Amino acid sequence: MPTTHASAAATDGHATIPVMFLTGPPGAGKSTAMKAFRRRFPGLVHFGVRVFFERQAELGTQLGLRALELAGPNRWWPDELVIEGLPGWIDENLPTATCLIFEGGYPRNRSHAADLDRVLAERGLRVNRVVYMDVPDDVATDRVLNRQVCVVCDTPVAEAIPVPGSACEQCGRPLVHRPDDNEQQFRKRLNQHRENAAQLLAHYEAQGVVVRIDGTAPPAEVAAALEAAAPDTLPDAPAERLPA
Ligand SMILES: Nc1ncnc2c1ncn2[C@@H]1O[C@H](COP(=O)(O)OP(=O)(O)O)[C@@H](O)[C@H]1O
Repeated sequence: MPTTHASAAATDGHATIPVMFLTGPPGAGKSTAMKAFRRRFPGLVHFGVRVFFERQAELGTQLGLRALELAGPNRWWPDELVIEGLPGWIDENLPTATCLIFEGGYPRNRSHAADLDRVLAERGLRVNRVVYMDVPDDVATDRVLNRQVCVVCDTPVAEAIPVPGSACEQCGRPLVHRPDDNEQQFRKRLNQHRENAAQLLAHYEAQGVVVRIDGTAPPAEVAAALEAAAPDTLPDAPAERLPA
């Protein structure tokens, strides 16, 4: 199994940290498992496309304003815009993060992986672990058609049918059924995912960093499997609390 070195110095002087991403079909339970994972490792910093652009828009940055203009009907952004924002996001978080984790829309295919590898390599970093969380198509479909998520931070609600008037447990914003979580669009997303994932995984399997986990288990078991699949050196304290 490959090793990572959370405190080793990279070539340009900053600390090198583990980088991982969590991927799998929509509805596999990635966001749900991420919630538990982030509680367990508070120093890790998470890149999700929707949350990233929502934040940029709230901050009123040039990128955020363009993202508002370019957002598709289901809040899908062009790849070029993601690549434009990614280096700044990494540089902003690198000084204090103990791990960078990508989950939620990026990277989805072989071309994204090449871009991500390049941006990381420029900073003395590489992808140390890819966790692929899989469920059969019927399980994914059933989950997604019943899913409720926060309108801003995308946090899913554990109960398929939330109490009327209830709000997001993370940020207090309203809950919605995503417009693209309907049967027809979901089938398209799922087929596209299966096609893209084969190439994405082949790319990282060649580097020996892929671990597969079963998303059909109860949430606590899935969370434990994700933790077990993480790089060995993932520190569970934020960088500023670690000894120098
Ligand atoms: N292990 C699990 N068992 C049963 N239901 C789950 C599990 N994980 C997630 N769910 C539910 O399935 C739906 C999809 O989960 P989500 O985490 O949003 O998937 P993804 O982020 O992979 O698209 C949500 O309604 C969530 O509450």
